[in-house]
Amino acid sequence: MDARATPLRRICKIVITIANIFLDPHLLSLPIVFERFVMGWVGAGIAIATTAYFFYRYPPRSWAEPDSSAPPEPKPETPLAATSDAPVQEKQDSRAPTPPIESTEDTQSTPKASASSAPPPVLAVPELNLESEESTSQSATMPSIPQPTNEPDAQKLPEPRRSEAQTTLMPPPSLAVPAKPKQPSVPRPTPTSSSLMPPPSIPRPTPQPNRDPRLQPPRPSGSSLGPPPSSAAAQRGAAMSGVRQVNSTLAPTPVSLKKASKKVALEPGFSPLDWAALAANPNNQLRGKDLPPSLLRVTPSMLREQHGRKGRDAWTSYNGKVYNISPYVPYHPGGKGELLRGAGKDSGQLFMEIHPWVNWDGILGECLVGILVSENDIQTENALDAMD
Ligand code: HEM
Repeated sequence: MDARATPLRRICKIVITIANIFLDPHLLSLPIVFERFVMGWVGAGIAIATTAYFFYRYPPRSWAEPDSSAPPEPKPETPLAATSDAPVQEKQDSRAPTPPIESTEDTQSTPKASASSAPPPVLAVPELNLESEESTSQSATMPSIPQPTNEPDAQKLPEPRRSEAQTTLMPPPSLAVPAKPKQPSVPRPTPTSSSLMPPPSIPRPTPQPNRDPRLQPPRPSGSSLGPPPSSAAAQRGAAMSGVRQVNSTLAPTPVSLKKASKKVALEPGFSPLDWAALAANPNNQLRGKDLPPSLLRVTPSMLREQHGRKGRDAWTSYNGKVYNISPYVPYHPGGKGELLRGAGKDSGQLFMEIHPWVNWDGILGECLVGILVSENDIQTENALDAMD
């Protein structure tokens, strides 16, 4: 009776309180009071409902299990259903072990734990295919982490399981292999996965063999690596007019810049040796016929009359001396026409332009006619002769 009276008293008190609230003369604003009343009870109801739901989802029976001596290592073994033991299966039945798995994972690697400790609702969304690597690595490496447990069995079991996981459950080290999504998370390299699966090598630029300067083709002209031009080559190049200067040593160097030879084919018996033999005989009268044995005084006007035409010998002057070149015409290597260009006048300039190395006096010594004198010298001589 006393136990039943207590609730009735409470109900009566509540009713009286509500009545007082509504009938309170000080509370003139009834809507405000009603609103406070309703909101207060609504809040209390929500709190009660939340508490009840919490106890329903996580009954006190499950609270005592983590405190037991059962090691947390078998919890990550839940995905490995084939190799899990009996206690592991018991924990796999309950939903509570899921959070502890994440907690143990936090102790492994800080970067992976931050992302893998996603709330349970997120775990149910399979979206990505690449997290298989992470999930398998977690399941395979979780047991290898030393746990603060005193049970020796718990430390012995993870080693063979890890090997099994590596041999049987580890996918090939390829990110493109699709796997069953268990924990959708951003795939990223973890310390354990990096040790088991080497990351793909980063493509690096391979050295190009052509970049080797030793294999490069020779540089163009003017390269500093080439041998310096010799002084002789420099002098030759300076002396040669009209030659294109080439710095490359591989280019053919011009030996000489002789013009096209203008030599002519001499008739048989008119070789230089034949001329030497002819000149050696003083009886040949190479100076000309009907000339006195002494040297003549030849004036320019006299020289001009010996032009080599109309039956006259060709005379030419050189260094103040006059020579009869008519006997030498068939022996001249440059031909008749070239030699007769100097007939009747001084040939010194032409001779020096073409072949300054030729010994004029040595060839035409027997052809010497006289000396070149001016016209005044002849007049003076004639005047002196008249006085005598
Ligand atoms: C107007 C005067 C003369 C002219 C225009 C003339 C012109 C030439 C020419 C064009 C050649 C050919 C050069 C060559 O292509 O190799 C030549 C060669 C020659 N001339 Fe004359 N010449 C003249 C006077 C003389 C005289 C007076 C002598 C003799 C003292 C002489 C002796 C020679 C000799 C020996 C060669 C051959 C040179 C050699 O083998 O390289 N020339 N001459």
